[in-house]
Amino acid sequence: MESIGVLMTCPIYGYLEEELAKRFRLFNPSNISEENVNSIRAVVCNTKISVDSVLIDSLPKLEIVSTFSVGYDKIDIAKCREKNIRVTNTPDVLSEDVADTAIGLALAVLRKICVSDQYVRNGHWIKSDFPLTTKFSGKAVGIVGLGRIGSAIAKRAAAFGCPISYYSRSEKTESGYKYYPNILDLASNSEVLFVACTLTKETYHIVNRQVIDALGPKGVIINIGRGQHIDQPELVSALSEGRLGGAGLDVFENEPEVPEQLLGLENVVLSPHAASDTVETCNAMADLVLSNLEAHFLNKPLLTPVV
Ligand SMILES: O=CC(=O)O
Repeated sequence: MESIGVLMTCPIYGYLEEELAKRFRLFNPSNISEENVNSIRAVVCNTKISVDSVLIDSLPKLEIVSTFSVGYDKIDIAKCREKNIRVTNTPDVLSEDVADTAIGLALAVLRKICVSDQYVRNGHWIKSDFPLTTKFSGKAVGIVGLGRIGSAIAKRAAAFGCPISYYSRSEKTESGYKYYPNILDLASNSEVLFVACTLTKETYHIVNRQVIDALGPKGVIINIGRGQHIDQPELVSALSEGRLGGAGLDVFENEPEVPEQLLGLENVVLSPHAASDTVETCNAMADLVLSNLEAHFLNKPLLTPVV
């Protein structure tokens, strides 16, 4: 396979890059030339750089796009289908870490873990006790999207004694959780709302002002999906004005930019789109990318095909 060209759209993960370089001719956007563009048969990407129609059309021999992520919203899937280009992602291996992060963010927001850490470090504890915080156990949890990650969040929240409800395109009766066919009803009946659905045209800004108002001043939003799931200016004003109780955010509309107003808010916990970034999970994701590429070039079935 050493003669097969693979383009990595940006630096992704050291181990993945080393293993790709052992197996393929590895390119990055700055070292592709007119002579070698025809050797590129695969693109490896992540959630940072789009694999759009311009990039796809510039690689005439492209056969497969393999993303180091479960989400594939940065890939022009319609274009890939049209050109018969296969697409793979990295589901399952990251669900536990993302769900752990979601619960961690909920605890951090409600129990003010980051603020209390600063309180101790800055010497305030010597002068007075830290103010009371809010309990997570037993809170009514709403989950937007009961897929692999949403289900892993539900399982964890259930262990905290939280009643679980969810909104998704279709009811999943086997889950045993309460289904709301409408996100507004879910938000009205939830105290902590976890956003865990796939980003599509239908779920863009699925959390809008009405949903935020339905959660109300004691409600908390946790987003481990995509920044574009939430109308960010509405979220920022609701948090600043006290119309929403708090938020734990791993993702933002225009990463890595984070709205200035959020930086000063104690009811917000911020994380740099890192929910699946553990060594164990990144190694498993890298192995899945490699196995999908190898399967494709050996004419074997793909392990985790999207297209
Ligand atoms: O955001 C991360 C992913 O899609 O894996």
